[in-house]
Amino acid sequence: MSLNVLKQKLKIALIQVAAGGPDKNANLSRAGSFIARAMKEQPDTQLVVLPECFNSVYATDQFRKNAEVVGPDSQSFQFLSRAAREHKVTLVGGSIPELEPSTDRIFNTCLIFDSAGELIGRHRKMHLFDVDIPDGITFRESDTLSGGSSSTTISRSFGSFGVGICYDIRFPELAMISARRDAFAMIYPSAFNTVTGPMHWHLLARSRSVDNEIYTILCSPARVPGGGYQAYGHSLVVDPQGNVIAEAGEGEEIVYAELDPESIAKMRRSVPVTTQRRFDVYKDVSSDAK
Ligand SMILES: NC(=O)CCC(=O)C(=O)O
Repeated sequence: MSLNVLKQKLKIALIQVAAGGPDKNANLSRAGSFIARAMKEQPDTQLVVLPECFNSVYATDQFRKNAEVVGPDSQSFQFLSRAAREHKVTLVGGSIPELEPSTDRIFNTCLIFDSAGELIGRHRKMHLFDVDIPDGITFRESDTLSGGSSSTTISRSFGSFGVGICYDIRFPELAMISARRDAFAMIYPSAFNTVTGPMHWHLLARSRSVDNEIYTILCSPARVPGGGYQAYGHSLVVDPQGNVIAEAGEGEEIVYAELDPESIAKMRRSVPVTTQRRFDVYKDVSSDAK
C-alpha cells in the first residue's frame, strides 16, 4: 500500500444541518445556505460532506414518499450538482431515498459530484439498519429499503476516498476494500441516534481509521429535540492514528478540518501494518480488494 495516498493537504467541511423535516424544498434550501456559509468561512475548501437522508424525514414509512428517480431531472440531483458547480467543490451529497423504476425498489443513496457539477459516483447503502435493542431503539430499514450491492471508491486528482452510509461503518470490509485501493479516507454520511451514538460512534470511526491507517469522516444531521428520529450529531474527523481531530456538538454546526498526507505517511512508517499483512495465512477478505 502506497505511503502517498493523499497527494496534497486537503480542506474539508462537514455540514451538520437540521435538514430532515417534511418540507423537501426547505431542507434543500437550508443545506444550500450551510454549504454557502462553509465556503465563505473556509474558501479553499475542496470537499464538502452532507449527512444521511438530508433532504427528507428519516423514517421507514417516509422513504417511498420522498424517493426520487436519480437523474438530471430530479430535484435533489439538481440541487447537489448546482451546489458543487457553484462552489467548485467535490460534494459527497449525504444520502437521499432513491427509486429504481425498473424494479420499484427504494435505496438509501449517496450521490457524489465533482467541482464541475458532474455526477462521479453513487453509493447505495449496502447494509440496512435493522436493529432491535431492548429499551433502546427498534428500526427496520429493510421494511421499505433494499440494500446496494457494490462498494464505492472515488478517484480524484487529490487522491481516492471510499464512501459508505452510516450502518455500513459497522462492516469493516468496505473500508478495507477502499483502503486497499489506496483511499486516503472513508467518508460516511450518517445518522446514528441517541442510543447507539454514545455506544459506538467514536469507537467505530476510530477503529476504521486504525485498521487501515486512513482518515475516517462521519457527517450527521443536527439533533432536533422533540422531532422523530433523534440524530446523535457529533460529526467528526478521525486521523490515521485514531485521534479525533475535529468534532461537532449536537446542534447545527459546520466542522472544518485539514487532512495532511504526512499524517498517513508517518503512521504507516511508524506502525507498518499496511505492508505486514499475512495473506499467506489468511486469504484476503474479499476478492473485490486489491
Ligand atoms: N442510519 C443508520 O444506519 C443508523 C446506524 C446506527 O445508528 C448504528 O448504530 O449503526
